[in-house]
Parts: sequence; structure tokens; C-alpha cells
Amino acid sequence: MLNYVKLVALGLITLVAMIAANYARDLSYMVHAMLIMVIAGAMFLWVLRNTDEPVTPDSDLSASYMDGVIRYGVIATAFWGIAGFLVGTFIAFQLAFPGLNFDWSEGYANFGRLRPLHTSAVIFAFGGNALICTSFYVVQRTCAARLWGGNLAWFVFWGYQLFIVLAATGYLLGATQSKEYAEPEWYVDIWLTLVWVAYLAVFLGTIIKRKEPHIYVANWFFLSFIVTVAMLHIVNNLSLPVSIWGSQSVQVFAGVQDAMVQWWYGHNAVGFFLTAGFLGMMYYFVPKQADRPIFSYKLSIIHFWALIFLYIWAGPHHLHYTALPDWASTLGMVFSIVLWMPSWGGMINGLMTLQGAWDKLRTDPVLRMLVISLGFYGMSTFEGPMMSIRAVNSLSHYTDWTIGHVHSGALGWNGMITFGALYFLVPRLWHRERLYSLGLVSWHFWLATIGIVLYAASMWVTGIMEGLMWREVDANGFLVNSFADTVSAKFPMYVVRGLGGVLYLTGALIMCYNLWMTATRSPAKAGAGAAAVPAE
Ligand code: HEM
Ligand code: HEM
Ligand SMILES: [Cu+2]
Repeated sequence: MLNYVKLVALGLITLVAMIAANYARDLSYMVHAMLIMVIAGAMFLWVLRNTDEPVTPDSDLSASYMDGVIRYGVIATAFWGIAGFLVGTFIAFQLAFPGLNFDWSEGYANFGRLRPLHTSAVIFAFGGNALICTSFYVVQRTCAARLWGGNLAWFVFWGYQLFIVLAATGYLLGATQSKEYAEPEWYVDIWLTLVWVAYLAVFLGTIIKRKEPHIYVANWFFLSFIVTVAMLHIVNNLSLPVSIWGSQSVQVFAGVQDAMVQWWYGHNAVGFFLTAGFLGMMYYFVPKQADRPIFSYKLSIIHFWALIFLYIWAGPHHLHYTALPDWASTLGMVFSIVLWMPSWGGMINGLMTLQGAWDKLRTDPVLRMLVISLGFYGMSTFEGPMMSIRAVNSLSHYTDWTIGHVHSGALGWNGMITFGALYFLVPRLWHRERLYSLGLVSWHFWLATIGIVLYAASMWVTGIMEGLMWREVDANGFLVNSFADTVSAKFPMYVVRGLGGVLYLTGALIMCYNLWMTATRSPAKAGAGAAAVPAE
């Protein structure tokens, strides 16, 4: 019966997508309509072929954890990571060598089109898949419960990949609502909302049916990330489509209100997507890999509530010296400075978890990766509050200093902790004794670390340099440097940044090789596929 309902739904979607492709007012809308038509059509045929076939009893023990979707998530994380780093490295060289904006690719692969492709690929595709798959892993283990909702978790996974593909192809074809980190147009936003609600349902459903009385702190962080991102996404994307047959839309907010909503969103995307969610990862993988209990449970609770309360108010630090009223800008600055404390609370809690296990750092490169990620987290959450001070921001804003800050957080904190989590997960998910090679993990560690140092150091130098050059006036009060002067002065640093990207990308490729060999070549673990153990 259910199959007939599915057939009707898929048939209707295919039909509507055909009509949409026919009436499409712009290229990206038409390509997307055709894509959806093909996917829905193929699913229709697949369901049709399987309808009324005898069902083979499911060999999957429903008592055990649902790990298939997590395995897919791990692969997707690695895949999108490589894609995002590759585009990042390419656009880094485009800035150094503008000739890489080829004439033949103008309008598709010039810097302006590829930049949002990079940011979305690394944040939402790489980071998002990492968050979804680790949260599914952690919530099952810490609740001793299988994921709630059966195949809903698969809908979340595939639905999210569709969102990524729609967003990425949309950017290349010129569909954007011009809001940083929220570029996708209205129909992609609606789709993501559906996927996200399903994600919340799976996660919350699993927590509700938990067999463990206690809700482990990692799950608090994951839950706050899911709920807050839902709220941010909906409010920042309130817009009216110009036509239901086109991708363009008009924002509901205008002027400075629009700017404030955008940076309330943008800042909290950092706060909840790149921070709270990743802290959820930290609170599971650091204690597990160090084989120590978390340093202070009390601290984790205090810094959790302080973090989520403070982050929400700090958005105006992105809009210093704009049409935003002074009081709002001051409010953002004050909350940003106070935010330093709960941020370091998380870092200290993670680092101190190693108490009595510091010697492991010498022998365990995976733990080293997790620990250095905490170091970078601490560094960027010191730098951020400093840059939010209006006087400092007047120098740093619009310069590469901001870019350096972003990447010490993104490469150092989000990247490294994700690599650590992948190294932790792959042997367990593919039932292997151990990783294929710890030596290769060390190589990855050093390549990535040196890559980040090159990236961050070159951006500090070029950022502060250009900030000072823009300010420089002669005795008569005239500006000394033209804008073009600053651009040419930045060239060597841009090359260094690009090389940093190459090292970081190389490290990630080594990781993919190592993980692939782990899944296929490492000795298999005896007694694989054990049933749910409480609070594993
Ligand atoms: C191989 C590694 C990477 C390289 C070479 C790289 C390079 C770049 C470049 C060249 C830009 C544009 C800067 C500009 O407009 O001046 C950029 C922007 C950005 N990247 Fe990366 N990136 C890398 C990895 C990552 C990762 C892993 C993340 C996040 C998890 C990330 C997040 C961002 C963000 C958020 C921006 C926008 C920054 C802003 O507007 O202030 N990047 N990246
Ligand atoms: C206490 C924590 C933090 C504070 C107070 C903070 C503050 C700031 C400030 C003041 C800016 C510059 C705004 C401007 O001049 O335009 C900024 C930019 C940014 N920060 Fe942070 N930061 C923090 C942590 C982090 C972390 C951990 C990450 C990444 C994982 C991060 C990612 C970003 C991004 C992506 C931008 C660039 C936004 C854009 O203009 O596109 N921040 N942050
Ligand atoms: Cu911010």
C-alpha cells in the first residue's frame, strides 16, 4: 500500500518538475527542475519495479545501531572535504594570479562564482556531513538506542546531499540571493527546511527513546546546533519569490534591518554550526580517544549555557561603523568579549581531559589531531573577541586579517577535529582492528599544521599591512597609497597562502588513502556487529 502512495507522490513530483522545466524563467531553475525530474522519475521506476515483489526478511538486527547511514556520511564528509579544499586552493591562486579567471570559463568558474562554492562546500557539505554523521553515531552510543524513525535517517542523508548539489550548481549558474553563507534561493531553502526538520525528528526521537537516564553533554551541544540553525535559517531566508517558475526572490527585510538579520544569521552560523555542533563532537571523541572521563561535567554545563546565551547577541560585530546604531554595535562588541570565557571553558575542558594521559600524545597521532584542534579553537576564540573591539575592527575589517581568522578557526578547529573523528570512526564502522597506518596520520598531521601556519601567518601579515596602507596619510592629509598599491603589495603573501592550501589538501588526500586502506585492507575485527551496549 505504502508503495502506491510513494508512486503517486513521485509521479506528481516528476510531472510538476517537467512543467517547471518548461516554464523556467532562468537557467539555474531549469537545470534544477530537470535534475529533480530525473531523480524523481528514476525513483518512480525503482519503486515500481519493487512493488509487489516478495520481501526478503531484513537481516539487519533492529536491536543494533543504525550504522549504514553513518558510513555513507563518513564517505560524503571526505569527498566534499576534498572538493571544498580543492576549490579553496584554486581560488587562492586565482587571487594571486588573476589569469586563472579564464576567458572561456567566465560566468561559471571565475572567482565570484567559485568563492561561494568554496564556502558552502567546506562549511555545509564537509562540515555539515561531519556533523550529521557524528551526531548520529554519538547519539546512538550515548543513548544506547537505535536511531529513531527507521529510514528517516536515510532521507536526511540523501536529502542533504540533494541540497548541496542544488546549492552548488545554483552558484555556478548564477542563482544567488547574495547573503553570505545563505546564498541558495528560495526553493532550495524550503527543501533544506524539510530535511532539517527530519534531522531534528531523528535526533530528538532517539534521545526520547534512550535507555540511558542521563543525556550526555555532547547531545546538548548537537541539539542546540540543530534547533538554532533551524531558527536562523528560516528567519534569514524570509523572502518572496518573484515567480514560482524562477529562482529569483525578494527579501522581506530591507536596508539595515536586512544587514542585521543577515549577520545575526552569519555570526550564529559560526556559533552554532561551526562551534556548538563541533563541541558536541569534541565532547565525545576527545574523551574516547584519550580514554579518560571528561575533565569537569560541571564546567561543561556552565559553558554550554553561557555559550549559547552569549553567541546570539554578538552578531553586530560584523557591522561596526555602518548604518547600524552605535548602541547595537556596542552591544555586539561587549557580548563578543564576554564570549571569550565560555569559549575557553570548552577548550580547557577538552584539554584537561588529557590529565594523566598526556604521554599518549607522543604515541597517538589521532589524539594529537584532536588536541591541536582545541588549540586552534582557543586561538581563534581569542582573536575573535579582540577583532570585535571597534578600534581593532577599524583596522582589521575588509582586510585579509578576517580571512586569516576565519581559516585558523575553519582549518584548525573544524578541519582537524573532523579528521580526528574520521580516523576514530572508520576502523569502528568498517569493523577493523585498527587504522591502516599511523605513520600516514602523522604525515597528515604535519602537512595540515604547516599548511595552516602558512595560511594564517600570511594573512596576518597581508591583512595588517593593507589595513595600515589604507590609513597612511602624508603631512598634508592626503592618502599615500592607492588601492592598487595594496593589491600588488599583497602578491607574495597570496602565493604563500596558496601553498598552505596545497599542503592542507595534500594532507587530506593522504587521509582519504589511509581511510580507504583501513576499510579494505586492515585486519577485520572478531565478533563484529555486536548489539547495543549502554553508554558505549
Ligand atoms: C585548502 C584549504 C583552503 C583554502 C586554500 C581556502 C582558501 C580560501 C580563499 C582564497 C578564500 C577567499 C578569500 C578572499 O575572498 O579574500 C576563502 C574564503 C573562505 N573560506 Fe576557505 N580555504 C580553505 C579551506 C576552508 C575550510 C576548511 C573552511 C571551513 C570549514 C573554509 C571557510 C571559508 C570561509 C567561511 C570563507 C569566507 C571568509 C570571509 O568571507 O570572511 N575554508 N577560502
Ligand atoms: C569568541 C569567538 C569569536 C568571536 C567573538 C569572533 C569575532 C569575529 C569578528 C569580530 C569578525 C570580523 C568581522 C568583520 O570585521 O567583518 C569575525 C569574522 C569571522 N569569524 Fe569569528 N569570532 C569568533 C570565533 C570564530 C570561530 C571559532 C570561527 C570558525 C570556526 C569563526 C569564523 C568567522 C568567520 C567565517 C568570519 C567571517 C565572516 C565574514 O565576514 O564573512 N569565528 N569573527
Ligand atoms: Cu561573528
